[in-house]
Amino acid sequence: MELLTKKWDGILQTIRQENDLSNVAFKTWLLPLKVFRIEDHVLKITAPFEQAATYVENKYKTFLYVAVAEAMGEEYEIKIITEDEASRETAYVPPAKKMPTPVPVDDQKTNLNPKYTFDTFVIGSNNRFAHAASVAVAESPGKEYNPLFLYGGVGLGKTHLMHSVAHYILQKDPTKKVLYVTSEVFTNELIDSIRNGNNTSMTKFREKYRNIDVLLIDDVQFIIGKESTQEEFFHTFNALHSANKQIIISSDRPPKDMETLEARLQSRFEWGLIADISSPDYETRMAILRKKEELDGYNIDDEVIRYIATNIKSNIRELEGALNKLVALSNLENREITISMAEEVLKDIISPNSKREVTPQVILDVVAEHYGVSSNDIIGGKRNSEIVVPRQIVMYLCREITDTSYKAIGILLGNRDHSTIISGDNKVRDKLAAGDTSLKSNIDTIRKKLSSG
Ligand SMILES: Nc1ncnc2c1ncn2[C@@H]1O[C@H](COP(=O)(O)OP(=O)(O)OP(=O)(O)O)[C@@H](O)[C@H]1O
Repeated sequence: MELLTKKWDGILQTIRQENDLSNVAFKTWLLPLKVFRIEDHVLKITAPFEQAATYVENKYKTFLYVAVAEAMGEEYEIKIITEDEASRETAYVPPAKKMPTPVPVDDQKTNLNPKYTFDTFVIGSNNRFAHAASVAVAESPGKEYNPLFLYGGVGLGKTHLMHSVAHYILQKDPTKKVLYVTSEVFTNELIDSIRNGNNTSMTKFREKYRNIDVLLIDDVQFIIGKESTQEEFFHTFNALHSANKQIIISSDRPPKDMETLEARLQSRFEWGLIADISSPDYETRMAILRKKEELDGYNIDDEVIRYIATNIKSNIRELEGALNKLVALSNLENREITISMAEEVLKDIISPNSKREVTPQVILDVVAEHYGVSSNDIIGGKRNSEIVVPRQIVMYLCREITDTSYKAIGILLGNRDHSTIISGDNKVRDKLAAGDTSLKSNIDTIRKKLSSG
């Protein structure tokens, strides 16, 4: 066991060379592997979480078997288990390892942010799986997980991960055609080419989106409710997917909750791998702030960093914004950054009272945006389910979050009678009580949007 532990780094390096692995892939898959136990010629190795264990099992087990046999002069059966499984047994903890040098930043593509690379992305329990999935896709685009569907709340790192994949692929092979667009840009370009009304503009649009190796579409939820965009995207998706080209999609919710999205698109989004990013825990927030400090060359008191990480919890963009604001002010006024300066400067961001007040009108707008319908439709008389469900959710949330009377909600929603509001509110409550998980998940997402201001 001791001998193997001594040789472990060398074994991992051998496998790295045999597979021609980059720093990022090495850091993601191999470096976290730890020798756990040898028993009757069975070598147990731990991986940090289940998906990583499966990935290593499929891709590197044979390499591990051979490299261990060569290093030790005898053969061992290799078993990959998760750290959780291992924690039930007494673990052997190998000495801490030195981190490999980072991958240099690639900034050759204009529509990619050069700062958004795997190297600047902090891995935490909230994004571990999404990160590992992104690395796997970057390693072999169009092969294993197609499409890769990343989802999560506002400002949690979806765009950062997508750009990281794009940089990585281009770095490995600069001839690859990688296209990153938001779904809004896709929609606008489509509208422009339809407006031009000639075949050439449509052909150009299709050429642009179909003759590429990797398509990254950010914030796909914005195509909900836009019929011709969905139709065109469906065909783009099919053309790319059948040619084994990689598609990466991000959204604020999982495909199953994109109810008003065409069913055929929704099911395609579920073909590949779906990975979520949630809000970071305290340690990850601290690590992100420290990383930013390091990258931007700041030197800020630990107490201040802890203050920010403790108070800004759900949005990494806000977390970074708070740090930037402090640094900007300190430069401008030539003041040292102290905890009292942080309290003063960040009170607008941090104080719960400063958040946008959640009024019935705000609820109406956020629900409408979430379902890709207009607030006027919700207020109006349409009775199709695409409108009725959001309307009932507005009724329910107004009662849950604000203390608005049924009567006042009725007035907001196009002068409806208060009994209609009671009935709509009850419908949602009944469905939730009956265990409607999709409705619950949508309402949870809307609540998060409301509380993130
Ligand atoms: N794990 C992380 N490590 C380092 N920086 C991060 C991490 N996650 C997010 N960030 C930073 O937080 C900011 C917001 O991230 P990003 O724009 O990727 O969020 P998003 O999920 O795409 O948000 P939106 O839903 O608004 O599109 C970026 O500056 C990004 O670099």
